[in-house]
Amino acid sequence: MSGSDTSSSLERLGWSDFFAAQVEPGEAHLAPRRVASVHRARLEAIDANGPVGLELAANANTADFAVGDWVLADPLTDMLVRRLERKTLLQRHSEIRNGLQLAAANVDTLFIATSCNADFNPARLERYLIMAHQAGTRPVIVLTKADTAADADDYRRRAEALQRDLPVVVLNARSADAIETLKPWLGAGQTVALVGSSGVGKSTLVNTLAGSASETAQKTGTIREHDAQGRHTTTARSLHAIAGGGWVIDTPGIRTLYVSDVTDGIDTLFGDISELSEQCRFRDCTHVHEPGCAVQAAVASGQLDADRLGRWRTLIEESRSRTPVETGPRGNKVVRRKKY
Ligand SMILES: Nc1nc2c(ncn2[C@@H]2O[C@H](COP(=O)(O)OP(=O)(O)OP(=O)(O)O)[C@@H](O)[C@H]2O)c(=O)[nH]1
Ligand SMILES: [Zn+2]
Repeated sequence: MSGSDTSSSLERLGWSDFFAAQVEPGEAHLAPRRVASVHRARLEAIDANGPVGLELAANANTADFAVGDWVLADPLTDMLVRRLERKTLLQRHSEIRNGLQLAAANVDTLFIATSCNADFNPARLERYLIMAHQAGTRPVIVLTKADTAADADDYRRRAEALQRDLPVVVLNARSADAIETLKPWLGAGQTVALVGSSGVGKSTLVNTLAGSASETAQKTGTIREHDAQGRHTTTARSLHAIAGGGWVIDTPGIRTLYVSDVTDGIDTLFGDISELSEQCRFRDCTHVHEPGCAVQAAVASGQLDADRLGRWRTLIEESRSRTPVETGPRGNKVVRRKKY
């Protein structure tokens, strides 16, 4: 295969100049591969031709890798040489590894799914939006079950009010029309991931996007293996091809994610409040009781929704209190204090 053929097929996998620029001259003989699933003791990968082996060094820890990662491997031995720097990284909280677990890497767009019914919850959507900003991915609100709602446009308006210039789409996850609606984010080489509560239609949407061919692939990708305790565990490949050339990452690990220490994401989401607070008289204004508070003035004039300010405050406080927790010498929790 000629060099240019290789790179164009790699681009269909999400490879870009960002990754190519990281390959050192001495690494030209190595093969870029993308991590398709992460298991306790091994990784699965794909390259332009499909599934491909990936051998790990004895001291490697699979928890250091995320679905979507790009790695360089020796094409003769399949040995993983190194991981390339990530463009974006979604992490989730866990009890182990200092409370953070890698969920998905190099995701361009995060589809935040909720349905046009009682699942719709601005506070929860704000958390997902913060997570997207924090990870460096572009969020899109995907309102499912439009076919069952009396007034789907009302949900659309409420979602659009969450953040300036926020893309919001309304669809029926079971209809092939959803592919057309989501097309702007599903181009060749684009990677999307889905988050949202149980039952909002994430699996349905993945199946619609991936089509029946890949549904079979998902089933056949399911494998049984022994974990460290010798138990059988069932795992599935997590990176699925979408008609049109994009990729969707669907792993249980990223379906629900939590917020902590996410000040930058909060500032992006609540850009209106951040801007207003620059006009407050006091630089450290808490927008509760201070004179000359531009944020309170905006609430009083009806320019800013008081509920929105309340949700902002809850998130700021939660972000502050959930700064990384370390375990002390006797197993007691030690809280590392961080700014904000
Ligand atoms: N009418 C209608 N039904 C939908 C739509 N999206 C999903 N459903 C149905 O809602 C139910 C739940 O959908 P799932 O795709 O399993 O939801 P999920 O988000 O994957 O749920 P978890 O796997 O628990 O996270 C299924 O019966 C779907 O057929 C939609 O847009 N319209
Ligand atoms: Zn203020």
